[in-house]
Amino acid sequence: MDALAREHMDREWTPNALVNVVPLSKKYTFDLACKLFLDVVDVEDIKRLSDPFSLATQGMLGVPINLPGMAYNRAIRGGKMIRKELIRIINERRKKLLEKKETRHQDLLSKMLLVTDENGQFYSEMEISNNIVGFLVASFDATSSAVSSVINYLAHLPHIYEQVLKEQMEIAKSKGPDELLTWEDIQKMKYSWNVARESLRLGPSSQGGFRETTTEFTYAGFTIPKGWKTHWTVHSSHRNPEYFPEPEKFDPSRFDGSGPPPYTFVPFGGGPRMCPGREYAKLEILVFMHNVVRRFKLEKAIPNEPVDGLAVRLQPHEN
Ligand code: HEM
Repeated sequence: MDALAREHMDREWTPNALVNVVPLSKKYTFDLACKLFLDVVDVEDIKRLSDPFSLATQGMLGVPINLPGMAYNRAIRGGKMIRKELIRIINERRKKLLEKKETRHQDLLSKMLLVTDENGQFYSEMEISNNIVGFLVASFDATSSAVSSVINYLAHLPHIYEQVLKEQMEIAKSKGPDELLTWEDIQKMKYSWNVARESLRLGPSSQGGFRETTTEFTYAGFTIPKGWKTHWTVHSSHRNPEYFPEPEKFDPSRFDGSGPPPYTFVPFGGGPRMCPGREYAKLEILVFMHNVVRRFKLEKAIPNEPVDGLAVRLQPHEN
């Protein structure tokens, strides 16, 4: 992950430039997913997936009218193009694995091609591609939005940025310039992770979700019958002063020690359907923070700009 983040920074984050963080975060997130899910790294190969993927995601929640010119129609076309490209990659990889020409792969696709179900059968290319698309959809927007939200707060709050910089420089100085981050280094990023969590508290990627009640219960004087669909929202607990005093204040120390009580900080949901990608997301966010702050001081071009585009000037450190 660190190697890819470094490459991405070298390519896309030009010193002294004014960059739009949101599209860059999306690119970082998508490139990383292509590498780790599929071991696809070639720029043209990634583009063959990212172009139709953005068509699909833009129209996924559009008005479901399948007529030319409508976002929904483009999303369906995008979905078919991704599927075609994924099946091509899957077949090619399967052939190489069978011929034992490729043994080095550590990506999700190669693992899925080698495992069998409870009947000893390998998964079909359709099952594998469905899973990969599912992971791409579930991870892409949520992670890129989290990364952008963190950068937004770092650029907006210099005293927080300085603390993160201090922690990350201590880690950087303990290593050679070409040495990549290790798991132990990630464990040392306690303050940075508190900052990321506080960013996710105030600017969560997901607004909540749905649950079906498995038993009747009473809440705030209302009886909710068994079998009803309920909607849980992230904001209602993340901004509840009972659990987060002065909820509008950006305060990473809320996460010191054992942090907020269970089920009050829920950017990744909770219970048995809690996000399975949360550790991956944590790693991705921390590696990104490390690579950004150790290279640049961040200055927002438009002080109160919402996170939509996020124009930030990248000032390289003096030494
Ligand atoms: C900061 C990044 C992310 C956030 C904020 C996030 C948030 C969430 C939330 C709120 C849910 C619903 C949980 C619930 O209903 O209790 C969810 C589900 C899910 N997420 Fe994430 N997610 C992130 C990254 C990822 C990544 C990187 C992956 C995959 C590598 C992923 C895969 C999934 C999947 C497959 C589900 C469905 C789980 C199920 O229904 O059993 N997510 N995520």
